[in-house]
Amino acid sequence: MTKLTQSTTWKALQANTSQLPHMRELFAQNPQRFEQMSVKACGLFLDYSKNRINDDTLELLFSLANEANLTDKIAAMFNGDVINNTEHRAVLHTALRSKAEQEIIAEGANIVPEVQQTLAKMAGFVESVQSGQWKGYTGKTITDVVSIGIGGSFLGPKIVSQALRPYWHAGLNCHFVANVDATSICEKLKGLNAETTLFVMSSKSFGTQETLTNTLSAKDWFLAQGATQQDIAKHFVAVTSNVTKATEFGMDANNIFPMWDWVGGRYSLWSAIGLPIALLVGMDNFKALLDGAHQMDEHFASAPLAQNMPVIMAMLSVLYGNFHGAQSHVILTYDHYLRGLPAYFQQLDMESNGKSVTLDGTDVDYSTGPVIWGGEGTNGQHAYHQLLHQGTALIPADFIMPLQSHNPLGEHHDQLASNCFGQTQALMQGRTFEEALAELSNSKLDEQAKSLIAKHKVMPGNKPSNTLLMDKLTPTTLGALIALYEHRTFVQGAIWQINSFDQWGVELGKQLGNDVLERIGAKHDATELDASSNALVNIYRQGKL
Ligand SMILES: O=P(O)(O)OC[C@H]1O[C@H](O)[C@H](O)[C@@H](O)[C@@H]1O
Repeated sequence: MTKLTQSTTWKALQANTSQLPHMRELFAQNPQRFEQMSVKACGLFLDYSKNRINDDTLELLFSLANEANLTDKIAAMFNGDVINNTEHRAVLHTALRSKAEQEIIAEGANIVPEVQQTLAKMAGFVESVQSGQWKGYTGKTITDVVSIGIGGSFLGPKIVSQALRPYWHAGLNCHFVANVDATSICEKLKGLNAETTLFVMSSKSFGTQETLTNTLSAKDWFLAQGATQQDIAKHFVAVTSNVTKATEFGMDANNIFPMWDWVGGRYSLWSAIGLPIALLVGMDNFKALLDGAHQMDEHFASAPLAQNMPVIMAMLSVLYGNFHGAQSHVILTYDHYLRGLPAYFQQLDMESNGKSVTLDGTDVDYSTGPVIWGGEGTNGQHAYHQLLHQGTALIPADFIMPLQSHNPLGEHHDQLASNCFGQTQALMQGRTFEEALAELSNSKLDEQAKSLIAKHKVMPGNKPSNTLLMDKLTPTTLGALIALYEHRTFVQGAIWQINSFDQWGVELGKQLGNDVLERIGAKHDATELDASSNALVNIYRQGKL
């Protein structure tokens, strides 16, 4: 048993959660529930009143946070302490959105000047590409950017670019290549003109197989279109913390944008890894994104726990995972521009908190990170929401919606909003057997049939949800929103005492993949692996079944 599950607070939470009445009842008991259980910060508004909580639950959750020394842990992260204890690294993505006058020390030096220099280098580059000053090898301006990277060096830039579509610079398009499946790069290159295409290769380590392979294929394609080796500098730039490897690979030293070991891949969109975003939306908008995140950092570092948005959201997730047996959490974005956000939060949270031992190596005896999934509303309402309403699993939901649309058109947005709010209401209230029966009062069915149908129409309700609103989806509100989820992930990791910043499981996949690749390329059939893997490799080597 760990100390956490043995603690008085843990046991008190178990008792509290087993005694709470249905949320309908909680709302009826307290007319102030919405006012008391909502919070505003950094342009975001969170209504968390539709959760299985009362004042005691909240108090106990914040006690749990205090007992985990959360405030100290937050300070340690912002301070640059080496909190990633298995890779011996500080965790300072917050420094990427700090103010120029701040001083943040990592490995004995103030890192803010380097961050500012990189932003200035990005600004110069973005300006020159957007203005058309940067010319391709035949003197034409750049029209297409192909961003090559994977994991953290892909999803952040892609999802943020997609979310900020209304802010794109006219005349520039961006295509993202991640998968090593040749179809990905081949399909993207179809229709592109080498003379007007710029490749941004993003790899923190400069050692990721997919990214190196895709970049080499991009270079081959570029040269096959009639360009020469000398032309590469005008069409290939790299973002990496391994400048030496990038130069050895043939990248022009002037075209390398640095990043650092103290930025984790899945937290890196704020660094030069965000270059594709900046190219599309311009540097002012990129800085507004950083500013939104910075505002959330300040809120997270200074607001009392009970008014601290990331802390509240994290503790609610701890509540469902550890006290209600929830194994997944769904993110529902009621905004087409935010359709990719669930996948981004999935990477952020599952790569961070998919862990089973505490920082000191003890096996946990409680659930850690849940499965994060989701999609775009209202589409999901016609599919998986059925399971949210009437399935056997408890799946807490986050509904995210801007109040104003970038595309105001007729009644569309009113309908979108009414669906969003209507879903949270239905999840919370449910429908009793009596209500279902009453709805059938005018039906011609006999009593027995009515009763059967009513039974199928019962929805238990009491299903938790958060509603997150913002005035409009802007670079600033988006920055705050993403930072909110980053910190939510951090807080959960702090409660569970796990390292949210390493990813050894993913590393193993890379290593085994390389071993198998050697067997595939060997002169003889594979015999060294397990029976299944040997057989699969050998079938593959034959190229047919
Ligand atoms: O940026 P790179 O070094 O190419 O790494 C790309 C990705 O590789 C792995 O999958 C890591 O687990 C990710 O966190 C990282 O973002």
